[in-house]
Amino acid sequence: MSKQIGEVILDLQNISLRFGGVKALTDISFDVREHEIRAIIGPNGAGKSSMLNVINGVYHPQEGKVFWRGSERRKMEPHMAAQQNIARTFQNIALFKGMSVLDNIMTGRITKMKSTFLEHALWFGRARQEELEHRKKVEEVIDFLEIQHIRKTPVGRLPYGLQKRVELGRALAAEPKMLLLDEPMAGMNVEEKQDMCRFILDVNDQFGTTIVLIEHDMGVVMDISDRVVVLDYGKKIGDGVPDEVKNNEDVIKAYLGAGH
Ligand SMILES: Nc1ncnc2c1ncn2[C@@H]1O[C@H](COP(=O)(O)OP(=O)(O)OP(=O)(O)O)[C@@H](O)[C@H]1O
Repeated sequence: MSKQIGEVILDLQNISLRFGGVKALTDISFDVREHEIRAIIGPNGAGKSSMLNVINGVYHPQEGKVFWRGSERRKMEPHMAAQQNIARTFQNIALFKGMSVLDNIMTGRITKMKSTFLEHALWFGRARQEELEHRKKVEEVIDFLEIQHIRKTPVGRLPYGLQKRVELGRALAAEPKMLLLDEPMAGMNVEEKQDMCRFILDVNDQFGTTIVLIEHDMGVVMDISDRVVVLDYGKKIGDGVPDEVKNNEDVIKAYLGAGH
């Protein structure tokens, strides 16, 4: 399989993030290229989720610079991530459990809605046209993820693996250019993991979406990632293609030390 990796779209330079006395990230630099699958790995507490939250604009690092498509991001708020076409999923599923699969995925379109609340309430003119377009996009996502049979089911009634797939669907509904996945396969059985791997690869391949993912399953990470960055105690200890990272002494030590 040969795929075209593009230019650097996200460049993190010397990022340090502290919470009071806790150094979550110390002087971390790495970049993400267009169309690649970039994994962030490391033992528990290494700083992976914090890094994703910096990318997303939820956390503001005390030091360092973030460049998005060559321009420095001064101040970034989470809603700006959506405007920059960055979507994410969470470590713990954050869906509306009582709502159907369809409605949950529809919430992924919110940042794309232009009509006013009143127009929506009256289902009037522009709102009506807009809703039909959003529905079309949502149906495409549902087809893509092969979840037609559960489109009306309340999410809370679904098995865990399918809930994770719906969460991916909601992120995809926003048509992101970059997708941040926080442990997309945590708690899944082997079959569910295989399905999720296939969908991640298909999203990357068919939509050209750049993917940054945190994942603990090393087999999965090494199989699907183009490049891997390794954190340990908030510091970067490795960075490269899977084969380089696998043979990196510091990485091996960190994982042995952590009992992996
Ligand atoms: N909001 C916060 N307030 C205080 N400390 C935090 C906060 N978020 C993270 N930390 C601390 O920062 C460090 C890195 O945490 P982080 O959750 O980023 O690690 P992680 O690699 O994602 O861990 P895990 O694999 O267990 O999810 C930890 O020591 C954690 O306790």
